[in-house]
Amino acid sequence: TNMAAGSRKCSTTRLRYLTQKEAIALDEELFNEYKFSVDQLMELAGLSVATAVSRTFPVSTHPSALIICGPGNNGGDGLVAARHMSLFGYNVSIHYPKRTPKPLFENLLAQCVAFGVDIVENLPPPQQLCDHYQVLVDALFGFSFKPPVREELKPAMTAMIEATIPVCSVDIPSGWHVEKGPGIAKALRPALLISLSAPKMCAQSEFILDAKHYLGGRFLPPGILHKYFLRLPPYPCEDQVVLLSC
Ligand SMILES: NC(=O)C1=CN([C@@H]2O[C@H](COP(=O)(O)OP(=O)(O)OC[C@H]3O[C@@H](n4cnc5c(N)ncnc54)[C@H](OP(=O)(O)O)[C@@H]3O)[C@@H](O)[C@H]2O)[C@H](O)CC1
Ligand SMILES: [K+]
Repeated sequence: TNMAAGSRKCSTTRLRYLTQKEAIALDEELFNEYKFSVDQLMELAGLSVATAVSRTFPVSTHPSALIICGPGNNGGDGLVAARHMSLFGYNVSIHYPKRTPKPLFENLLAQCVAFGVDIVENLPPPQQLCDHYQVLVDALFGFSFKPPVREELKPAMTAMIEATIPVCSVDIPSGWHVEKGPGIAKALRPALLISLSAPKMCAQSEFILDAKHYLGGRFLPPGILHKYFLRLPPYPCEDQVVLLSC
């Protein structure tokens, strides 16, 4: 039987972690060589995020979720996750301070609205935010982030850092250097990280040693696994996520 698949044992030591350059190159290859569309991959990425969040912070104990969405594809993953979490029964709100005027993002937002997702224009103060929600999803920045956070998105970043409810980071803990991890003393400390397609170097940081770490984005073709020497654990059965560490 496949022991690794269902096992909750930590298996991070044998993983290979991607640099920022590799993550960007791998992404481009999926679109250019393997003919995926961004919509396809984003849907699977967002579904993985919703699945990992729901396994770690179930709707029964964490009924209200706030998803912070950034301007890039990481934010798009957040919009997709919002729709799926709403289908899973969560009361979902999104904060989307810098909207991208592209059909993909406009459509994802329209779908969120149609599914009853609440749009929060102005974030409440930390105490009020933590009284109202039980879990936060960080979809502000992904693997294209270059520190430091620019002024316009600092309020969203600060709200997540100051929150006392658990934060679930999509692909990269926002504000972290993709390779070096948390550069600043008061950095985000997520309780859950969902690495998409393959973990990036910052996922080795001691800052998240006690966090749950899932791998999601089950869409890599064998050619990519081979080319990037990825030794990813097998996904159990038809699952969209696999636990890397607990
Ligand atoms: N292959 C996969 O696994 C897939 C992953 N997906 C997800 O996509 C993100 C990467 O998305 P990308 O659009 O390349 O970039 P980001 O979402 O990380 O962010 C880019 C936007 O953020 C702005 N930015 C960058 N640095 C800063 C900063 N210091 N302060 C403020 N804003 C910043 C940037 O603005 P620019 O003006 O610099 O362009 C962008 O607007 C990956 O992590 C996954 O989550 C896909 O969904 C599917 C394939
Ligand atoms: K993120």
